[in-house]
Amino acid sequence: MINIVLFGKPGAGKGTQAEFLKGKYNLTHLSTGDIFRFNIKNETELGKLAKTYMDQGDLVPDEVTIKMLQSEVDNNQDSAGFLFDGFPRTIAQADALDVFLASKNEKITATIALDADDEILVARLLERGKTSGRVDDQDEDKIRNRYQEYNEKTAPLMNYYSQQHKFYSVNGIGSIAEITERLSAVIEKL
Ligand SMILES: Nc1ncnc2c1ncn2[C@@H]1O[C@H](COP(=O)(O)OP(=O)(O)O)[C@@H](O)[C@H]1O
Repeated sequence: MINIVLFGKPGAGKGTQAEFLKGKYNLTHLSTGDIFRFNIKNETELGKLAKTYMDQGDLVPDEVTIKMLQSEVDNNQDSAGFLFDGFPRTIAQADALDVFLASKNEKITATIALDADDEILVARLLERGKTSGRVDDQDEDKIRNRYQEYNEKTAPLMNYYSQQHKFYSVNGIGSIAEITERLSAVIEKL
């Protein structure tokens, strides 16, 4: 099994690249952001709870997110591997994921970051906000808050996975196809 964490700041292109990689490597794509948005759309209890955090650009509490992710993995028992997109986003989530995968005799194979400059990404998100309907993409203060959440809570994961010798990074600026190639080059050497 191959389990990859796609890592990067909001707007770095994780979801876009995951769409290509999942077909190419036969992986199950699990995007916590997409799962939360699906629940919000369907007005589930989980969706109502997540919305209060997401609309402000805050992270949803670890407890809630970890439980949800575990049940998604369990619902895809026959998968050849997972592409985690937007998870883990905190050290507590990364620890929980390691323990959970170990309980299934599995582990994270690699974490690959899409690297890009904040100012380019903020502009991208504001552009996406015009068409995506995402509340958290439409207001620059909320976008900045997501970067602050990223810097405080998610950035430490680079060190976490580097210490496990599992951290790779590719340049996230370029055409979609170029970036898929860069990611594929890392995956094929694993
Ligand atoms: N692993 C997670 N832990 C906590 N909150 C999360 C997680 N994944 C997604 N969310 C919530 O969903 C929002 C949108 O996530 P996502 O779609 O991955 O967007 P982006 O990375 O572009 O900000 C986040 O700002 C956060 O509120």
